[in-house]
Amino acid sequence: MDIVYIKALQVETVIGIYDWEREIRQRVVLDLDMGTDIRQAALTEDIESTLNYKSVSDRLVEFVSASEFLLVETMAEEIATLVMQEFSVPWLRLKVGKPDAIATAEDVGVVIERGEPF
Ligand SMILES: Nc1nc2c(c(=O)[nH]1)N=C([C@H](O)[C@@H](O)CO)CN2
Repeated sequence: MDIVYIKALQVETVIGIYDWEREIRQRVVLDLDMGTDIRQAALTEDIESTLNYKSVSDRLVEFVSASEFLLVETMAEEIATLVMQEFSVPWLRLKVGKPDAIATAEDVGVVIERGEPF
């Protein structure tokens, strides 16, 4: 299995469980590994033969910036479902970080894996 990845995609969104968090926009940072097979694209150099990380990034920015989740867990699950369904990704690993949430921590968040590696 090969991986197409997106690292440190930053998006501003409404997220959090506290009242003050519902009134501001905060930065979330996404790391996404997507299972795929790159061999056909490597042979043909045809972008249509591979998973286009620009298309996925654009869609994630659109989705996350319009969302208003309470928990990073919910955001992670919804992103995973979107990527697997809309981009036919059979397996992924996703980190959703909220680096500005805890003043004394560099980052907090969740990492999930969904689907089957092949
Ligand atoms: N496991 C989680 N813990 C916490 C979350 C979360 O989404 N998942 N969220 C918060 C608050 O919104 C926090 O980010 C603000 O300080 C606390 N714990």
